[in-house]
Amino acid sequence: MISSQYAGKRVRLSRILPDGKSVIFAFDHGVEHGPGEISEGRLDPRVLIREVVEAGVDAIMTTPGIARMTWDIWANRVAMIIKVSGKTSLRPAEDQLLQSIISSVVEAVALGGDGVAATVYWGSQYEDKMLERWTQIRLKAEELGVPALQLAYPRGPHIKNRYAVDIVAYGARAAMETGADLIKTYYTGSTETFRQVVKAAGGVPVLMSGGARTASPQEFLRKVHSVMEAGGSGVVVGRNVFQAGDIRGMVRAIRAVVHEGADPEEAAKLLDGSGA
Ligand SMILES: O=P(O)(O)OC[C@H]1O[C@](O)(COP(=O)(O)O)[C@@H](O)[C@@H]1O
Repeated sequence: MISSQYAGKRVRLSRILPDGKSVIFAFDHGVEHGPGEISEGRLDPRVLIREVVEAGVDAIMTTPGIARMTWDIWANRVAMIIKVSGKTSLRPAEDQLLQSIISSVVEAVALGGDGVAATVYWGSQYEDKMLERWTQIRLKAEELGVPALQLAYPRGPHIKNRYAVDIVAYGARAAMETGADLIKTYYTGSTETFRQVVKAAGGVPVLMSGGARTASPQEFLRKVHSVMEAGGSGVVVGRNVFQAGDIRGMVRAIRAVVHEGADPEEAAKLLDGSGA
């Protein structure tokens, strides 16, 4: 007989990846990068969360403060993943390769959450401490039937190119072997190389981390399409949505690529043109 924890995890994963794929809105930037990255009209979390929920994201990955402030908007409409680690860019540069614990699996469940997320900077001089924190979170999540998404971000003094396929594949493999139920990592620049990352993850769903806003929405949609072609399970995207001119159109276009296999040019027709 399967355990309650196993069943619970499957229930929650089915909400995050309804068809095995997902468009997850990432919004923990206020901590990671500061409010300056968010345009004034979008600083009110209730305004932005309402927009992306109504536009049709499958899930949101955000901080406990924002999840609490917007519960009535996302409840019973999209899956909620609580980011339980974080760091600010106010720290001295060398200390920015460590993330602190800002929430817990218990709080994520109390909030009505479907998952937890935490970062591991593979290769950082703090890798050991980050792994300890990841493992505590992951084991508690296991106990409570909550999927754990690892932001597998290779980043450290010996890592020359964090986007190189061997580095990204290493981080994805390490994420799988340290018990991640979902992996979010960098795009490696091509379908062929990202396919190697997906293979390295050994069957654990791999989602692309959006990254800085691209020069055009079409460029971002091409990246998403490449990730899906490579066997990826979707995207976890922040800036390319909340910095877009047409947020709703951008979410619809990303959904078309992820869930319907639309090609980027077709999907771009869903934008209202203000995305410049
Ligand atoms: O890679 P960086 O610059 O540290 O950015 C971290 C940010 O990227 C994310 O992982 C994904 O968001 P983006 O799509 O904006 O890159 C966020 O969760 C996080 O705040």
